[in-house]
Amino acid sequence: MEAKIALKMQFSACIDTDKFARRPSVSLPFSQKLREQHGHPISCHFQPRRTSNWQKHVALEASGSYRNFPAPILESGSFPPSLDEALILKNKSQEILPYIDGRCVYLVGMMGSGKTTIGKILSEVLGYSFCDSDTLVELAVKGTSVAEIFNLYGEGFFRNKESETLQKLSLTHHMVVSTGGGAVIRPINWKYMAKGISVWLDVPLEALARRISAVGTNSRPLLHHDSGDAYNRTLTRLSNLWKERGDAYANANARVSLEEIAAKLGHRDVTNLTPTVIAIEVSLSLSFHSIHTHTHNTSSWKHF
Ligand SMILES: Nc1ncnc2c1ncn2[C@@H]1O[C@H](COP(=O)(O)OP(=O)(O)OP(=O)(O)O)[C@@H](O)[C@H]1O
Ligand SMILES: O=C(O)C1=C[C@@H](O)[C@@H](O)[C@H](O)C1
Repeated sequence: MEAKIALKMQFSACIDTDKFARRPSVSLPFSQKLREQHGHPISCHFQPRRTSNWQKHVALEASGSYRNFPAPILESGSFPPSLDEALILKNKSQEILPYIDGRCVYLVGMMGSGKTTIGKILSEVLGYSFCDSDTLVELAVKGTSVAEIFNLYGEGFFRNKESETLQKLSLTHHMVVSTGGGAVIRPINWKYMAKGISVWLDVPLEALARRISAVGTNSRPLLHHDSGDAYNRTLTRLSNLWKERGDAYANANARVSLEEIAAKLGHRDVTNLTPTVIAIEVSLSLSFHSIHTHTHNTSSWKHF
């Protein structure tokens, strides 16, 4: 019982309470230093678990599923209007809720693959909370940024904190988790993530390098460089990381390949895929996984 309470307190930053449910999102204060490292205001977002009136309205209005989406739109290579994307996503997410049955969704993928961006969208439509495991590690080290943790204590220390964080998250439920890009390298982390459903966002390295070099590498210590051609240097480092850990991502329960989505939509590359379209594919992969495995985890969160 005491352990349960302690855990609950530690993760009150992630688990919704009625207080959070009444507000669209809550942000934790962070040190100025942490903000500077990230180059933008950072926060841990808590999404209300209850559906809003808008969501209820959309859920009622949505009539078709992604599978049933009119073929000409998918085949034309042009995106449907974003309202349609939102409706499809909402509809699909409502369909999959009974299958995922409260289990956490872990997004894995290389740095910059969109785990945070897609994770926030997905958590909102599912009525789940959103958590970024890097942010939780930062909080566990008194608000020290990931870059500073690497600098001060080394990567091994960071990896231990990351595993501890995933272990704690494995005891929670109704959460979409954006994992650290390197979480896949430790087998023990897969054991923790196995309590939920893991989805690999598979994004071509060139697209990752474009995204990351556009925002800078300050907050990503394994990619950081002080000078030179940002795109090429980032691509080289990403390629080296990929050689070391590319295979590990395939341990995920499901894979969402941006190249495959682009091909399905008739796009030449992945640049124009909106986060909502990718979130729809993640939802489809979740339902596919749940329906085909019939694995309903009853031993973890239900006893929490
Ligand atoms: N579908 C997309 N199209 C274009 N840019 C995107 C897309 N998804 C995410 N991005 C951009 O790519 C960058 C990285 O995205 P995000 O932070 O979501 O990735 P991440 O996987 O959480 O990264 P990290 O593991 O390094 O924290 C951000 O600048 C984001 O705006
Ligand atoms: O790919 C990685 O190894 C990392 C990714 C980031 O999310 C952080 O977890 C950290 O910068 C290490």
